[in-house]
Amino acid sequence: MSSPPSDADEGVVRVSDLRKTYGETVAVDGVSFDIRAEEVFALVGPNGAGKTTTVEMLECLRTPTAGSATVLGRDLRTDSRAIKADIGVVPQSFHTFDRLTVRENVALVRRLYDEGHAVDAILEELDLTEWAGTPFDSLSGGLKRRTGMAMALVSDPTVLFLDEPTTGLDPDARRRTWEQIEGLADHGTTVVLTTHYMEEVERLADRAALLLDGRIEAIDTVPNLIERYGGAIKVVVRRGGTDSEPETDESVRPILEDAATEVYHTESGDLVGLFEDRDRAQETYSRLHQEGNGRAIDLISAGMEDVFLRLAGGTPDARGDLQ
Ligand SMILES: Nc1ncnc2c1ncn2[C@@H]1O[C@H](COP(=O)(O)OP(=O)(O)OP(=O)(O)O)[C@@H](O)[C@H]1O
Repeated sequence: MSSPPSDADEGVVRVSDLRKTYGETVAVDGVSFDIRAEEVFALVGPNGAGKTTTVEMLECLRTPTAGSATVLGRDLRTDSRAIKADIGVVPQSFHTFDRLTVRENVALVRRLYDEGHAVDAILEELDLTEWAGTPFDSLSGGLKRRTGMAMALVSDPTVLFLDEPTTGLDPDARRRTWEQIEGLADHGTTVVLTTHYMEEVERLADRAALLLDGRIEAIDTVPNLIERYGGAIKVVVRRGGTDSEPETDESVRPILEDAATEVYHTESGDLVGLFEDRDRAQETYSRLHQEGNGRAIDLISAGMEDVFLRLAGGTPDARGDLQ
């Protein structure tokens, strides 16, 4: 691997007014952003927003219609060979030899590179050692995805692109994938992630960009996005009693009314206080716990789902369709 030009430190990926059209369709409509060294950067947006087209241009798989970008200081248009040598890519569906084993598939990729990890070391790092001799086509979905990750990581890439890494995985496999991505980030790999799971963004991403109709609607650190667009924090006093005999305990209402910016009852009888200020919400929550007669009380923070809802007008389901 040759050394990248020195300005790479300023932005591992630098994108300036990038556009891609397919005939009449404008898939990416002039996006500009930087991805910093060693961060986990998430690209989110509903189906058709232009995420895949954007990352595929950065992976040198599609040619931009206009604009420019560098990856590790190298120009996308003129230096795609060098870029490809320095990045790892795990697309949603990737090419493997199905009858070859996990180790054989990873070894095949390893041979394409002058430098990289030992095959067995990367299998161990990804907890694949016990599956090393298993043919790829008899693996579970989660193990197939993990093999894809091993194939992308065996060349020791500086930047790793992951396209919806946990779509279709069961909760256990998803959690494991998250731990592996966290491990990569801890070891200095820059990770570029596209995902429909806002929980994944909150857990993994340092910064996120929300793409809508081929344009960046918002880009910032995850806490900043939540603070700016997530809306109010809720303190919810759950309704007591039974369905037939609901109990409305109004004794706690003055406490909420004193502190919250707005108080209302939900249709199911819960009492909700809205807060802009986190400390104030926390104090009120603690006080209600002391004086709430054992009533169940929840503190519900705004999250990336709220950001998505606010900016995109819906929340994405597992396939990215807005609900
Ligand atoms: N090869 C292509 N030819 C024509 N139109 C395309 C092509 N690829 C993508 N598009 C269109 O470009 C737009 C952006 O698609 P893209 O796949 O980049 O979105 P996305 O945000 O990745 O969506 P998803 O979450 O479904 O993957 C869509 O309108 C899509 O139909």
